Amino acid sequence: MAAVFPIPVTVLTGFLGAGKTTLLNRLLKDPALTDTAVIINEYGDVAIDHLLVEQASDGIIQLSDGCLCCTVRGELVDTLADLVDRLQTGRIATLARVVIETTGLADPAPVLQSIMAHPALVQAFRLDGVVTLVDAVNAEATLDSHVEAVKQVAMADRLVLSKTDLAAAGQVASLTARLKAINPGARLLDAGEANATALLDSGLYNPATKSADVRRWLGEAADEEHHHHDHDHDHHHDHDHDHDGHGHAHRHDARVKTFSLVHDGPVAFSAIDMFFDLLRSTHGDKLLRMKGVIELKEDPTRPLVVHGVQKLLHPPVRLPAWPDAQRGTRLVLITLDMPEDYVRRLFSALTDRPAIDTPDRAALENNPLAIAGR
Ligand SMILES: Nc1nc2c(ncn2[C@@H]2O[C@H](COP(=O)(O)OP(=O)(O)OP(=O)(O)O)[C@@H](O)[C@H]2O)c(=O)[nH]1
Repeated sequence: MAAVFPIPVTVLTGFLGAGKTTLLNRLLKDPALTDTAVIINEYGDVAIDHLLVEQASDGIIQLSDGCLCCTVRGELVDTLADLVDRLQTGRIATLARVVIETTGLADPAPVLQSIMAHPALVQAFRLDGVVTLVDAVNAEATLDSHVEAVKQVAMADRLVLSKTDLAAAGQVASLTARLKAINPGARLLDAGEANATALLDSGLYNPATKSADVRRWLGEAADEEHHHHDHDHDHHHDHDHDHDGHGHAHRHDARVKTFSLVHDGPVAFSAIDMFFDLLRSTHGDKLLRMKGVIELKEDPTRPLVVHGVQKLLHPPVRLPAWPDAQRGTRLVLITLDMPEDYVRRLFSALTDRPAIDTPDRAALENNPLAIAGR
């Protein structure tokens, strides 16, 4: 067995669309991350993330729909235990490191708790550190409204500021001050300097050196181990579980809802463009995160990848080819108070599958507000 135990585990977190996958893709090209297993926690019922992580080896493990911080926690423990088993039985030759990318809505406390407190796992793994991506454009608003984002910052060993290229200098300065107030101990880096040397081997994760809140959150997460809850594998993965009604901090906002839109077959660019335009003009403030893969009529062999983060729609990117056999258009939306029905009808109308009583695309182009629900 070539692995040296305990194997370091890096938890990569950060709010929706902060740039976790972008950073991970860059890190994975670094020789320091040879023999790394990547565990990705996907949200939504349509898997997209694993398509977007470029890795030559087959070291990517996908955890199924659900949030790592609550329902998928058991699966994380099983996955880590299975890695050890595969090493011991020679099914994998070596394992130098594990990177866990959490969903943007994940509360990192239960994830860390799973690794640090599990009696079998502590022998095999050690938490190397928590790397939290912070989106310089959206972070102030996100920190104001989402406690998970504050926890992600508070628990970090390394804070990586992304999208400083899109933010005003003043914005970066005030955000930096805020981050330092939440977590004075973390090293703050710009995404440009965030390489393997700067991010990895930050030393044993030590809750004692974190702020008092972090210790409290980890304590709460340990408490929650005792009241484990069920997950309904519903297609609408609503983040609406208030686990116990006792006012625990570990609870996703009931208004946050994840859903996906799927269209088989190619879609015209103009239709997709109009869908995004209308969605942003009618409900842009309710869109926390959108990402998707689109099969374009104009060029069906090269999928178009789109990312929206709150009001920011990043320039779409073309992949050189489809990563697997699946074609078509898949969009995952994470929303806050968004009328799902309206979005579905808009999408159907623009992809030429008008529902009964819904205007078709030609009618919408004349009167985009014709769909009820805005
Ligand atoms: N301009 C700019 N764009 C960035 C930067 N980092 C990430 N992006 C873009 O932001 C979008 C979201 O990036 P991802 O890496 O997918 O973000 P994520 O945190 O993995 O997203 P979720 O998994 O949905 O939470 C993509 O369009 C990226 O190209 C950056 O530093 N500058």
